[in-house]
Amino acid sequence: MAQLIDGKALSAQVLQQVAADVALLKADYDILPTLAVVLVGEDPASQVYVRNKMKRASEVGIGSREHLLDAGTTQDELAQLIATLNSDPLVHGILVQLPLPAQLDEDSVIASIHPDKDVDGFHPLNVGALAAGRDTLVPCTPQGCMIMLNQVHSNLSGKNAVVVGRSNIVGKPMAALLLQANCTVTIAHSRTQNIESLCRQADIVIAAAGRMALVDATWIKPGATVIDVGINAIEIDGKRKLVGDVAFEAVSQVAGAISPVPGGVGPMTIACLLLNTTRAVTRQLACPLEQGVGAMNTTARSDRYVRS
Ligand SMILES: NC(=O)C1=CN([C@@H]2O[C@H](COP(=O)(O)OP(=O)(O)OC[C@H]3O[C@@H](n4cnc5c(N)ncnc54)[C@H](OP(=O)(O)O)[C@@H]3O)[C@@H](O)[C@H]2O)C=CC1
Ligand SMILES: Nc1nc(=O)c2c([nH]1)NC[C@@H]1CN(c3ccc(C(=O)N[C@@H](CCC(=O)O)C(=O)O)cc3)C=[N+]21
Ligand SMILES: [Mg+2]
Repeated sequence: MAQLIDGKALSAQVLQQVAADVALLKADYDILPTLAVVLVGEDPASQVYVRNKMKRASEVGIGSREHLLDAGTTQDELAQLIATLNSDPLVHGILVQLPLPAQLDEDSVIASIHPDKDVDGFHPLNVGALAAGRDTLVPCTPQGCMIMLNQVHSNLSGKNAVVVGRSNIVGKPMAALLLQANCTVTIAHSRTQNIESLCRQADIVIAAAGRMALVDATWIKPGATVIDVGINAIEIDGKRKLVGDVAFEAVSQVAGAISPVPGGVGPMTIACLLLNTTRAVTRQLACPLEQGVGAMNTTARSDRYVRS
């Protein structure tokens, strides 16, 4: 039987560290790290996630602000709110819950967030910095997966890793982090041929496709580590239930280590979001004090990313 990678327990450890950092920032700088969460529309799943994030934030002493906008919000209205949050020195992190309603252009919304407040790590400057292997704000879900992998492997160097999924928010940044850890990385997606035999060669499989039971026991090399990012809502006997992308029971018989859903990557994602919020504060403390972060536009600090 595979070792269980308990994201709930591991996230509690990360959150303890975040709470200690929050206390230090309070004691040494009189700063209350604060996260602004923007939710457009009334998607019930998104409402649950946002509520969870705020709850965890308050538990570690991070301040939070909730901006609930009407489903019909225009691009200009959202841009106005983000501009206000960018220049508010009491707001250190900004998260715009995705997906956005169809009338809104996600790329331009993401690009309008100040890169040093971009706790999702989705801004093009942060994406580029990650791709170039520089220190930056890193997307929460892949960061959480790396912490989980480090629990199992003292050294990831030389491991064969397959990432199933190539989205900008999970698959691609996941591959970048694995590469940075010296894994040999393959990214698989819906057009990949022989995906099953490809995965069977992997020491590490990250499942992030959003397809229930996609990864079966026949996909997994005995002893491999399997991280399940997928969140799929199903109904069993009229009850809502969450399952991942991995056939958990069957794969547990073959894998060396496996993360469950729920209680796996999800709680780690939230912990890393709050970790990023404290990191955002320290990035902003490095700003010229006479100006403060509020005086800067979103490209003013690109020197950090351009110079080595
Ligand atoms: N636990 C957490 O914290 C988080 C969980 N999630 C969950 O992770 C999953 C992935 O999210 P996200 O990346 O945003 O999803 P997307 O839908 O944006 O991307 C899914 C990716 O999986 C690929 N894919 C789809 N079907 C298959 C298949 N049959 N075989 C191989 N590849 C396939 C797609 O390929 P192609 O590009 O060719 O279409 C695509 O690259 C979802 O279930 C989501 O809910 C997401 C974020 C955080
Ligand atoms: N800008 C942005 N950033 C995100 O990070 C982001 C987003 N938009 N949109 C949606 C996805 C999804 N996501 C999850 C976070 C936590 C859980 C989580 O905590 N899941 C619990 C279960 C929660 C429940 O019971 O519903 C678990 O897996 O144990 C799941 C999914 C973050 N996302
Ligand atoms: Mg859209």
